Amino acid sequence: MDILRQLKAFYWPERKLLVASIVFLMISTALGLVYPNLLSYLIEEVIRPEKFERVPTLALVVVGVITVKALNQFLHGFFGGRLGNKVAYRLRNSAYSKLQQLSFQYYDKAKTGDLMSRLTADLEGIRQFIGFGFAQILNMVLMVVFGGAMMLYLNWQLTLITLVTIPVLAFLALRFEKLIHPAFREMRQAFSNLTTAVQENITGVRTVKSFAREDHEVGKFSIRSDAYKDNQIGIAKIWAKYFPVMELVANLSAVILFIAGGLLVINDQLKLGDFVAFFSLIWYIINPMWQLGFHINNYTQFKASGERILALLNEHVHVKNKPDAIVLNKEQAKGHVQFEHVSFHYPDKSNAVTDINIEAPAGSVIGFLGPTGAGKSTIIQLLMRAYNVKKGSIKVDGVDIRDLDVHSLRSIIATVFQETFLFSASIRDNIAYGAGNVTQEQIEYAAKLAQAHGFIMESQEGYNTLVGERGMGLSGGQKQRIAIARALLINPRILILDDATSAVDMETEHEIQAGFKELMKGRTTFIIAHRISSLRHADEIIVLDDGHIVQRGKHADLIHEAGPYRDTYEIQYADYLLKQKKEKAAASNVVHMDQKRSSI
Ligand SMILES: Nc1ncnc2c1ncn2[C@@H]1O[C@H](COP(=O)(O)OP(=O)(O)OP(=O)(O)O)[C@@H](O)[C@H]1O
Repeated sequence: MDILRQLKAFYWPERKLLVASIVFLMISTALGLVYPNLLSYLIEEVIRPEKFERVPTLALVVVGVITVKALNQFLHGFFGGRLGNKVAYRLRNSAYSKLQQLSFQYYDKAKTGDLMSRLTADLEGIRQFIGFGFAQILNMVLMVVFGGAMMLYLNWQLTLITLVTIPVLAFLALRFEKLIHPAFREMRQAFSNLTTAVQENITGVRTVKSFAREDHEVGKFSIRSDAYKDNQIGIAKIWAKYFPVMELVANLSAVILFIAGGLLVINDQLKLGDFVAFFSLIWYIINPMWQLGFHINNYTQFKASGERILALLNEHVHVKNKPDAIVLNKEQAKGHVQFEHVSFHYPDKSNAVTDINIEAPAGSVIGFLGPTGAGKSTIIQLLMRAYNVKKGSIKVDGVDIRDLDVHSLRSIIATVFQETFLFSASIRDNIAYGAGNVTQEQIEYAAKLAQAHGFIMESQEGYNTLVGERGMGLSGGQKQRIAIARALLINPRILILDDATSAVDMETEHEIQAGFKELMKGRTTFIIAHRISSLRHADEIIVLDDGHIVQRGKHADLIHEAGPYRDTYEIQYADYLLKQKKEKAAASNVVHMDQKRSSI
């Protein structure tokens, strides 16, 4: 019931449909009660007094009742169906919106397959129950109440004797529910584990094949598939154990009625017509009881699904706006960035960055260099408020980013990530993704600056070329260039390039950078790169190691300072330095010879 209460916001707006569905079901159930009475009438008023001329009228009444009952059943189905689908629609949209709000921290641990199964199988469980299951349980109660009342009216002693097995049935039904609920919860989990395995396998199919790990993957899937199968078998076992027993106990009522009612008729204490009516009415009690297991099953499935959907809907959003959050105006924002004593650690980990201080005036270029895991990406993720800073503060145009509207902050930042994600859409749509309404000229301009126009035009469909899922069909460098064009198109105040040119060759990188120079004008740019060539023009280069700033300054100064920057420079420019050394030596040789000659 708690789940129903928590889901109220989703079905309450559709209460008219809910009421209509229940009312039509009630009418249909009530009409069902006419049959036993017609039977009793047929025996007592038609057959016994041999007034057979009443048969056609009676038959017409039966046809009439059946028609009205069928109509009511149709209306119940119609409104129930609409109700279930509307509720599922609301839930699906809310769950999807929630997925958009959830922060990076949630996605660090989330499993795609699990989320998919919540949005599909679990929603289906809820749709079925809200649309039909709930009304059917209510109908079950109504059948018992209506049928029981009529039986009590006809003969209360016989009713009590007949229904003596009902407490046993109720006891069995409750035990059944106790066992089946956890089994269903496990089954849902097992199912989502299964979908996760399928999803991960399809996503990583290239890695699987290149390492020839197909058998391993099949094994991994088999374990999960086995768990799901065992779970289903477990459920079937509980079902097989309890269902026949419940059916047996339910049918015992009919046996008792047969004996007790028969004796009463023989002793003239009960009219034959009422005895026959009783036989029909008893199913008003037995049927719901014997279906109790099915309805409990339905309800427990709904409960398990509801719990999983509600868990998603109630998931904590780590990064959200303060009530009085300041909205940054994209046109007026300058892009002045300050990091003041910023320290941060991921959950259950030691510090990823410690005491970071950066002053990036609007329009400046800041470069980051450092070994893998040094904290470069963390710094820029903190700037876009992917995570909340735990210690210190980050300011944009003098305002702490925790006081800014998250959406407006991110709208002035464009990031080209290390791993490029392209949607399965046309190249044009991928480039225009962050920008909304843009012209073809603007798209082409951005693509030209990102050195993407050339290869795009080489493909048959040009900008209309469809890109496969995650950008399949394009090389790593081509994907990066599309991502760069996408970032440039939104005309950001702050541009972040996280190893954005790692997949392109040196020559293309050089050309892209020539384009960047033009574009960096007036924007604050953060460049993370492993190549000195990408950083050498930065206003300040920050060298990180293990989350700490170990060196900072301009390229020209850093190469004269002993430290990791010069070490990296010497490795990357070894050929160039060697050549320079040789040239120097040759030059000094020439000077030496000249001096010798002049002294002679
Ligand atoms: N989402 C995350 N959850 C937990 N720990 C993380 C997460 N992202 C990074 N880390 C950890 O934080 C530290 C800094 O990682 P970060 O990605 O910032 O390094 P990086 O310098 O960008 O490395 P690379 O050059 O390989 O991209 C590492 O120890 C890493 O394991």
